[in-house]
Amino acid sequence: MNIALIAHDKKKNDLVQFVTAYQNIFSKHTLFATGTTGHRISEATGLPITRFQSGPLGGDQEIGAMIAKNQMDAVFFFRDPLTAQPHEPDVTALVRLCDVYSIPLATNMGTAELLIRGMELGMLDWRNVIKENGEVNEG
Ligand SMILES: O=C(CO)COP(=O)(O)O
Repeated sequence: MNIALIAHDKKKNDLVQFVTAYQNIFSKHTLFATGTTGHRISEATGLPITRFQSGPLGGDQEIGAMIAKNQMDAVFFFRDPLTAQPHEPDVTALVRLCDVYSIPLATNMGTAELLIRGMELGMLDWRNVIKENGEVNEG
């Protein structure tokens, strides 16, 4: 499965700790991340991660493009609800695309726990069926 990892600055430590804790599961998947988040996680875990631009420079939109092309299976996006982001429209667009394509999106640690454990139990295997059938959302 293709997994996106994104965290706003004040949530980066949380995401690094989360991925470190579940490293054995994340290592079975193909990881993508926005620039700084990806750097922090690969530094801490050694996991291979394809890094896009930093979020404010377009990284959220690059991940959104993968979602629109049916190439992303799950998104872990630890958002900071207490700090205004200069690229708020990009953040909103990414969350919206997850909803358009029914891509599981964890925006906090509580949901992230459920999502990663569910993935390990095979609860996201329906994504393989959708990808094999080449299904696209007709809007
Ligand atoms: O801003 C972000 C997501 O909106 C994250 O970007 P960075 O990982 O480059 O800090």
